[in-house]
Amino acid sequence: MTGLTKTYSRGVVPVHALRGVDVVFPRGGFTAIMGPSGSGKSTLLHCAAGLERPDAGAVLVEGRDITGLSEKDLTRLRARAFGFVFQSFNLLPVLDAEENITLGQRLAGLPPDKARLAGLVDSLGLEGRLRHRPAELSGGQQQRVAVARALLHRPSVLFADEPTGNLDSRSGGQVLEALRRAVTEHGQTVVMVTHDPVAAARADRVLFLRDGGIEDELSDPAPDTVLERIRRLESV
Ligand SMILES: Nc1ncnc2c1ncn2[C@@H]1O[C@H](COP(=O)(O)OP(=O)(O)OP(=O)(O)O)[C@@H](O)[C@H]1O
Repeated sequence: MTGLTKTYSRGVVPVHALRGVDVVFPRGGFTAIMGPSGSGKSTLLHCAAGLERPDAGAVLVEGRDITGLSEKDLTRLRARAFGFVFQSFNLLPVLDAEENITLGQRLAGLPPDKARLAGLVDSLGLEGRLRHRPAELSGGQQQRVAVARALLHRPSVLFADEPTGNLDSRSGGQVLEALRRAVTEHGQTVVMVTHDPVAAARADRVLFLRDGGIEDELSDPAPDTVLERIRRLESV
């Protein structure tokens, strides 16, 4: 992404959510985005994922700038190439776990990929849970269903917005393990917004945002180093 700018007008006061951000999310890499509340993390993620349009700048996906695409083409790109995991699971309550995981595939009129489903269910530890509806699952199980749903169509990029925000540390660890495996075993690209230094430390690289700009960057992060950087950022 180059020169990414996004300004919201809230009443008469403009809010500069992104101020000319240049960033690359390497293919097959796991990048965490951290920063104080309001620093622009979600806006950056949404612009990268084609959920929001920047005011200026380019978002290149597979060599093509997606900022000029029509809504229809953007929707098609998101459905084909991207997967999404949000803090609040976003599962449909009347569908069971398997129906939630395969809904996108069925809506797209694609044949069921039973081997792929079985592999995901196995690697995410969801055996025996497929006939349960979301209300009958723990938070961690619901989020693992959401991860399976996001990965079923083998997206090249998985975007996660605070995927462990509502989970205890054990459930969060299982979700992070699934994201890590998507990168290490399947060469997928993961971009994750998080407030949690332990979660960020599972990434290859952490970007630190402040006031709509990238302030700092850390490679091969460890939880202590991430915590120290975020404290430094918040104290400035
Ligand atoms: N739709 C909107 N309309 C107006 N202002 C917005 C809108 N979306 C975001 N903003 C503002 O833009 C700035 C950046 O918001 P953003 O949600 O990207 O921050 P964030 O770092 O993800 O914050 P948090 O950690 O609290 O989720 C904030 O000041 C926010 O209030």
